[in-house]
Amino acid sequence: MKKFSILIAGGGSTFTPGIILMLLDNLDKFPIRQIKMYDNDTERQAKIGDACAILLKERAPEIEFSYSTKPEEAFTDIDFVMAHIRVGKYPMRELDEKIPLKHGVVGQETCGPGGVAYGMRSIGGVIELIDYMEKYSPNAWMLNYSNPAAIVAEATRRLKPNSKVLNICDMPIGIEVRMAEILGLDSRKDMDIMYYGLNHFGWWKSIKDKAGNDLMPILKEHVAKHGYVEKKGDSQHTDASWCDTFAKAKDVFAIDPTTLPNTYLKYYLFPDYVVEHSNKEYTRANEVMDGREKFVFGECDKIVKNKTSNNTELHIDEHASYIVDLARAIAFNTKEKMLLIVENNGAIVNFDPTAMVEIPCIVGNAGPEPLVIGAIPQFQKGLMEQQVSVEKLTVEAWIEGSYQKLWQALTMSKTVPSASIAKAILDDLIEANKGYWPELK
Ligand SMILES: NC(=O)c1ccc[n+]([C@@H]2O[C@H](COP(=O)([O-])OP(=O)(O)OC[C@H]3O[C@@H](n4cnc5c(N)ncnc54)[C@H](O)[C@@H]3O)[C@@H](O)[C@H]2O)c1
Ligand SMILES: O=P(O)(O)OC[C@H]1O[C@H](O[C@H]2[C@H](O)[C@@H](O)[C@@H](O)O[C@@H]2CO)[C@H](O)[C@@H](O)[C@@H]1O
Ligand SMILES: [Mn+2]
Repeated sequence: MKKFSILIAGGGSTFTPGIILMLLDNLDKFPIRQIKMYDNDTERQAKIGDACAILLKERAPEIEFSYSTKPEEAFTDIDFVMAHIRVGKYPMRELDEKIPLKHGVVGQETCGPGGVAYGMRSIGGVIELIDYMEKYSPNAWMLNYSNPAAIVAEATRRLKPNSKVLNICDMPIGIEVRMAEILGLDSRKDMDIMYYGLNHFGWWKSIKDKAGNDLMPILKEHVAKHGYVEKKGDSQHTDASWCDTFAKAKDVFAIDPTTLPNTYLKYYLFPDYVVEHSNKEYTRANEVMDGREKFVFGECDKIVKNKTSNNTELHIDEHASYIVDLARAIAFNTKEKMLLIVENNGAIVNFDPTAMVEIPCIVGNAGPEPLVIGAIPQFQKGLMEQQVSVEKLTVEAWIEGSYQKLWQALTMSKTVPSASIAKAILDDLIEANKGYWPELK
């Protein structure tokens, strides 16, 4: 079996050790000869890289390992780039969340004004990674997790239409794991699903077991009472904000009981509730900096200090399993059905063919083949038309350097109550993002 060479771009990410552990756990299904890491923050990269070097030497010494901040060194001789960069890192996420909240508007990493601000920073960073990949390893594929995935995907559609880039999100997977637990199934893969929407903005329209039996009624009964809260919790999602998000799905479901919702819809359908329940001084970015970031970097420091990864508490990330499945689908033409963010192109028949939608695709070595969804109901269509316009206007604003279009994007967001509030938020975001955004005229 061929052995692959992987580059993790955004190697200093808190998710990198979890991805490495997942890759090691799957070597029988996805053999690897080389792992490299790339980041533009030398110190952050070295902390994660030095720990992963020890871990790999102990657990898979046959795999060549290196990390670098030099694009040519990092991107040469690569089959798959697994990308998860955060341009501006957590301090900028904190501002994305706190600036809108100051104006009484939802402050969230990927939704509303925070998502638009993050998108304006991410586009350039992700396009730069694609350029490096195409220059130094022109046959490679990029599996891109970098957020906000909806805006990044639209930017890749506009600016890199022929590139081998697949934009992905693991929120539906995380929810499907919960659904499987609610149903008492061993694995989410025991379910056959149909899902449609935009990234962080979608609905399950059908969930069956492998024999074709409808599982929606049992799930709906549970979600109507408890949202996506199930008995068994996981460590990341015991944080207060995540618990609230999974519980709030109950109210989101009530609006359209014919489908099951993505948790992120709470930010668009209950923005007043979200603002009321937000702490303007301590947002999710603070929770992550005090929690996951301290934990991951603390564990990496311990590995380096002890010169061994024995007894480390670093663990496999659930979200990493999806990226391995996707790489396998391309490498071995597995034709697995996977949710990807792809150009609509008629899959949702009554929706903009140029929209980047999140829908099931059959993935093989030629890339994704989107499945036909058919027509979607008026409620979803209306919401999606408004939200996709926010995403498209943001990308146009980035390409054209247009203040006007970014103001329109923020005004269009369902989370923002008026054009004047949109303008006030925009002016604060411009100030905070100097050096990250293109200059707007
Ligand atoms: N799509 C999904 O469902 C999903 C799931 C989880 C995380 N994510 C995304 O993964 C990313 C990483 O998340 P995290 O919380 O671990 O963030 P993090 O801040 O811990 O890591 C991001 C890393 O990217 C690096 N970086 C920033 N700009 C860069 C550039 N231009 N070139 C190279 N490296 C750069 C930073 O130095 C940092 O080390 C974020 O974009 C996050 O939103 C997406
Ligand atoms: O607030 P954070 O940084 O903890 O998480 C934000 C991300 O949340 C989603 O990803 C989850 C995923 O749903 C879950 O299953 C698990 O693997 O953790 C992921 C990271 O928290 C979302 O899909 C991402 O886009 C967000 O960045
Ligand atoms: Mn996501």
